[in-house]
Parts: sequence; structure tokens; C-alpha cells
Amino acid sequence: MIRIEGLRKTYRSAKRNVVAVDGVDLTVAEGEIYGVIGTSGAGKSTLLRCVNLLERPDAGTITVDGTELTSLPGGELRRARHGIGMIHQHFALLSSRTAAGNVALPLEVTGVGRAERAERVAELLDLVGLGDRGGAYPAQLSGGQKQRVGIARALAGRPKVLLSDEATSALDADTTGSILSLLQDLNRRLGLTILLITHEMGVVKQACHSAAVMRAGRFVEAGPVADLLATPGSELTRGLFPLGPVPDVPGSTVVDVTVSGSHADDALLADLVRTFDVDVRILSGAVEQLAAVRAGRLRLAIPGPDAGPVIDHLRQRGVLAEIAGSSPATTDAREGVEP
Ligand SMILES: Nc1ncnc2c1ncn2[C@@H]1O[C@H](COP(=O)(O)OP(=O)(O)OP(=O)(O)O)[C@@H](O)[C@H]1O
Repeated sequence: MIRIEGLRKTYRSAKRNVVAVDGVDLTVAEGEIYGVIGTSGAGKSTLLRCVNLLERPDAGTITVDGTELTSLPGGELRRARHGIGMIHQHFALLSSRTAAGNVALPLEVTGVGRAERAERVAELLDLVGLGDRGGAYPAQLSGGQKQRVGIARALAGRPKVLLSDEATSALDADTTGSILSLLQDLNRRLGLTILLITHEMGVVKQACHSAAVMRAGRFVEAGPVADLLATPGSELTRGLFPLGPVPDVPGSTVVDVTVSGSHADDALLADLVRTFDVDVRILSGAVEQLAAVRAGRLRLAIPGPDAGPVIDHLRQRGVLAEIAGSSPATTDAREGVEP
């Protein structure tokens, strides 16, 4: 549904040039929720704004729903943009208009008649759970309600794609959860493809089928969340399930284990205890239901100096296991994706 190839964007000024996006390839399948996560300045906003060409890339192509936007002349590009909705961190609502008035705006711009507009606005407000708040002004709405108005407005033109620019960053944890649930519901009911950028791992956890980790304008890793969970040394996995600094456990070897899919609920510890007759201790960890898959990570203390046989045994069972801190990529405690 969204295909980006070789995307580059440099901001140029008299003082310095900033390479914001440095050669990104990305494919978002139809009906998928895809998250791009990274720390501040990684280039996420620039990437997102390039998708609907609010920002013109220096190089690369962007194809949305089969149309290559980068090659379209102005008028056709404006029309193509109607197929792409966008929501923003600070909602971008007009304070002088009611919720209904804000949702009506894109319909006015595209010349939808008054009666049809009123009907569509009511339908959209219902869709986002604000059927009774159409007459309220933004100042009279909570942050979550404002974002719901933003979502209704973004869906006015019946887009196939929704771009979300840190849509939950200004919201508290509960409201974030309810907005993500709404996006998931719209994704399922309307078949809406969603590309979101975020710096919150919780957003990827709750909502994303696929994800990319972005740093310094590039994707460090990308793919279905289930695949990244099965990739040794994955930064996303460590961000999703941070285990903290590796403790020193005298007499034991510390091993990190990632479980996902059918292995998430295996009786792993009982198996290790039975097979090796050792007292395995859990030092930290969690197993949770993610949007894509049930998964988790555990840090174990295995008695003795050599955990090799235990690691081999786990790997043979299809479980990712490695000596804690042995992975070459950044560790949980250092720079990288914020938990
Ligand atoms: N209009 C601009 N002019 C010059 N430099 C810019 C502009 N917009 C962004 N940048 C720079 O490009 C880089 C990437 O910025 P971008 O906003 O895309 O990152 P981000 O990952 O979205 O970060 P944040 O979450 O803080 O917005 C940063 O170094 C930023 O300072």
C-alpha cells in the first residue's frame, strides 16, 4: 500500500546541512499498522511528511495505493493526497470551530454539499465515539477527545492510508491506550493502513504489526514484529522488553531468553530444571500480549560457569537464548530505543 524506495532528505541552510533521512526503503502492506520508532531527531517526522509530500525528498520514490506520488504534477498530487489522512501530536484543530466544524473542513474544501456534509460529519463523529459532542469547541474537549476529532477529520475523505505523527505523545497512558484501540478498530473495520511514528515502545507493543527502528536518518532494523522478536540482537526486542543492566551473579551465568508465538507459554523453566537438574532463577522479565504476537523476554541465572548446554538446548527448541550483554548491538542500558 505504501512503498518507499531510496528516500533521502537534507535540510540545507547557510550554516549547515542536516541529513534528516538517509536512504530509507519501506513497504507497508495493505491493512497493516506499521510503526517507526526512534529517539528525537532520528528523522521520523521528516520521513512521515515525505509520504504525502508535505516535505519534498531530494531522492527516492513514494508510491501510495499504486500511484507514484513523486512523479505527479500539482493538481493530481492534491487529489492523491485525499487518499491519505494525517493526524498530529497537538491535534491541529481550529479553536474557532466546533468539533463538527473541524471535521467538516476537508469536506468543504473538496466541495461536498451542505446536506451530505452534515450527514457525513455525524457519521464520522459517531465512528470515533463523539456522536454527542459535535457542538463542543476544542477548548471544551479533553486531549483524547480532541485527538478523536482529529481522527474523524483525517477520515473525512475516506482515505485508505492514515499517517500518524506522534498522535499519542501529548496524552496520558490511559488515553493513549484508548486512542490506540480506536486506531486498531478503524484498521480492522475499514481496512485502513496506518503508518505511525512514535518514540514510545508502548505504542509499538499495543498497536503495531510491523516496525522499524530509526536512528540518524536510517532504519537500523525493520520488519514484522514477530520476525524481529526472532532475530538475535534485535534492538526492537530489547526496547519492547528492557531487562536493565546485567547484574553480577556470583557462581552463575546470566542468560537472556526471548520467547514468542507458541513458545511464549511453554513451561521453559520446568523443562530446564528437569533436563539439567539445576536451580534456574528469574532475575527480570515479562511476557505480554503484543498486537502481533504473544511474546516476552526473561533474564535467567543458570548455576555454573558454562551455560552453553542450556543455551543450545533452548535454541534447539526454537527459543532465542544468549549470554546477557553478549550481543554486539547497543545494550538495554545504553543509547538506542527508549523503553
Ligand atoms: N525544517 C527543518 N529545517 C532544518 N532542519 C530540520 C527541519 N526539520 C527537521 N530538521 C532536522 O532534521 C533532523 C530530523 O528531524 P525530525 O523532526 O524528522 O526527527 P524526529 O525523529 O521526528 O524527531 P522529533 O521526534 O524530535 O521530531 C533533526 O536533526 C532536525 O533538527
